[in-house]
Amino acid sequence: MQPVITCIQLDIKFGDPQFNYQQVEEKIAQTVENKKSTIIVLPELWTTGYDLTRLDEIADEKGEETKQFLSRLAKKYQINIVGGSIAKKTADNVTNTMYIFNTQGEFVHEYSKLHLFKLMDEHHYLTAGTEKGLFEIEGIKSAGVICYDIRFPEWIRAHTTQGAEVLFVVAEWPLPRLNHWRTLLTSRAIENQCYVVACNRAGSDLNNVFAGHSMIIDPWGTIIAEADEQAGSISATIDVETVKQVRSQIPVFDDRLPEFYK
Ligand SMILES: NC(=O)CCC(=O)C(=O)O
Repeated sequence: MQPVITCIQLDIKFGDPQFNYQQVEEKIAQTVENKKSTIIVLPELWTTGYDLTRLDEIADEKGEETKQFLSRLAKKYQINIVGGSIAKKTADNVTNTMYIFNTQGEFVHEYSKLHLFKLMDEHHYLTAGTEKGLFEIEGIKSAGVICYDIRFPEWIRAHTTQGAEVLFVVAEWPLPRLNHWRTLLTSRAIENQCYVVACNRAGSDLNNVFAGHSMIIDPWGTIIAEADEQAGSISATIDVETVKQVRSQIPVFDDRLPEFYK
């Protein structure tokens, strides 16, 4: 069966994890009731928003509460969850971390944002990750990255040259750069000949109005689902055979000449 992917484009309540857990639980329940989704995707920092000055108080200790929450819902509804990202606190630091759970509620992978976004002060409060976001879900080789990461094509390429056929992007991307968001996502899909599933947030906080426009783009660069700026959700069925077809029609991966790219 071909996977149906749903991006839940939330309006996140600033600095209020308990409210946000509850609203995500409700939205996931509604999504499962209304649509036959196999993979649900959430946006970036969905428990706290960008309330970075209060992370000591509101970041999730070792990500435990979020992991239990996502695992419980994944198992209850037998869905895969690409769980956006949350602020994860350890004794040493706070990271912007994505968790993925499968339909049995089992932990699949975690990825911490590599490129911290200075324009939103991340470098003052967060520590960058060090590992790739490669994982497999529904038997599909996938990668997860976080927001500003999409401005680094070499980072995305490092995942697709290792087999990723679907790129999940979770974000809190502001409205003034909506055209960058749409263009960068479409470019990443075309140049990597992969699906791009991008879940942004809606609404605003004290400093930003966010763009929404979550998108699902096929490996030819065609946008197959796109939200507007409001909170809501989008869904699309994907077929990884299309990745193989596009890659054989224009064999970009075979034609690369990495020895010249240094
Ligand atoms: N949360 C983010 O990483 C935002 C990135 C962004 O807005 C950009 O323009 O890049």
